[in-house]
Amino acid sequence: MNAISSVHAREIIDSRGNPTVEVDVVLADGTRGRAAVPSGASTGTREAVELRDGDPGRYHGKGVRRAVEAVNTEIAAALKGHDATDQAGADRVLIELDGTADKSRLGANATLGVSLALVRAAAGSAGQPLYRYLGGADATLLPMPLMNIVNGGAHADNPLDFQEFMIVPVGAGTFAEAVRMGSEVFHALRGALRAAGQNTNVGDEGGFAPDLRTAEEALTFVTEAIAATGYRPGADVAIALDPAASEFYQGGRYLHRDPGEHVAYLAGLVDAFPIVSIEDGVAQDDHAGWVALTRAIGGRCQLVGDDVFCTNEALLRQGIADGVGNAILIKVNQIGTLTETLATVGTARAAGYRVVMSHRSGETEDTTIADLAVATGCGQIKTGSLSRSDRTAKYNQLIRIEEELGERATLDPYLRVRV
Ligand SMILES: C=C(OP(=O)(O)O)C(=O)O
Ligand SMILES: [Mg+2]
Repeated sequence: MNAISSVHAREIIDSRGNPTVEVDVVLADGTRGRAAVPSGASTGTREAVELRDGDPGRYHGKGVRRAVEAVNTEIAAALKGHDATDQAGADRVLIELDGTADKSRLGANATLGVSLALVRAAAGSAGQPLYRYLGGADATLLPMPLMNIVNGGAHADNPLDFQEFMIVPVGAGTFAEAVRMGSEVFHALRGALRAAGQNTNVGDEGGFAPDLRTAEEALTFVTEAIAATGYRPGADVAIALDPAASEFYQGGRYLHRDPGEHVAYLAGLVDAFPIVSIEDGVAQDDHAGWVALTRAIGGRCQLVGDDVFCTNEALLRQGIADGVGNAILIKVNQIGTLTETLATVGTARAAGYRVVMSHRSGETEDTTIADLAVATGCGQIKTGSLSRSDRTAKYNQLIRIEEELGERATLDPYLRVRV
């Protein structure tokens, strides 16, 4: 047995300049696994709890020393000697040690850092890349990337209500080609914004954050950038949205629209633009809106639940039973352990729901989600724009994985065939 010999956490800094947890797990054979924890801005209300110190004298209250301390004392003591290949057992120890339903005692940032560092150590000790250690020899499907090139909402200081406007290079034959196509459109968009007198500053996920007022304006810029690059909007490069509608849903209304009007508005956007996927088109608490949206356009558009499911298997099961959406966004820190994440992915696939592996708006150089996307064969990933190293780290890792898989690698065709 290759036992865990030490677990150690530290406070590091993320892409927004906020502190986050990084964990090192060292095994008896000397192998080290390391993982850093991401952090959201537009968080779902039912996410596992990210423990912050609340001490205004450090990092404006955002320090994570308490979570670090939990790893270095209680968690380290509980896991020392545990078999490194027993990921499910180790994650159970974390869940039981925390003892709450939402990981609020030790912090999901503490448990996730340990859980992912452990699997990295175990893969390293087995002499395998993470995607193969977890996914086996059949893990050869590369995810179609959903690349966020215009930022709004909680991720940028501009007037756009919708949070993310993404491009999907559905015409690409390989992942590397998808990245090239995305990069070309990203640069064409920069040129078009500049030519229109717009600023080309970027938001939290590295997409442009121009002073546009409406989703239609942003969608027009993106569609024209696709065409200006020489691609056919829809057939070569399609569009995906994450309005993150929970952020602008108040008093039962979506700004100036009631839920019925809002659903009709989204359906109209799908008619007018080459949109193949909408995430959180309606708010997490608008159950009737979710069902109405799914009935209205679920047959012709992927509808991804983020805030409404929070990577939580129980919330997903309820949503499946109720007809909420047809796909789920997977964010490892929304639930706080690898084992629970994989269980949610399994439940989604068994129900025929599509799965999109996702970063958070606050990220680090950690690339674990790239490997998880291939390991699970989930088929899609969203990990930001074609700039900023916290985002490109994941794209670049997927390029490496594709190269390593060689002839056996394929790029998920699901969104391609929908066009
Ligand atoms: C990535 C997202 O943003 P955040 O991490 O802020 O929740 C999202 O909403 O899908
Ligand atoms: Mg979202």
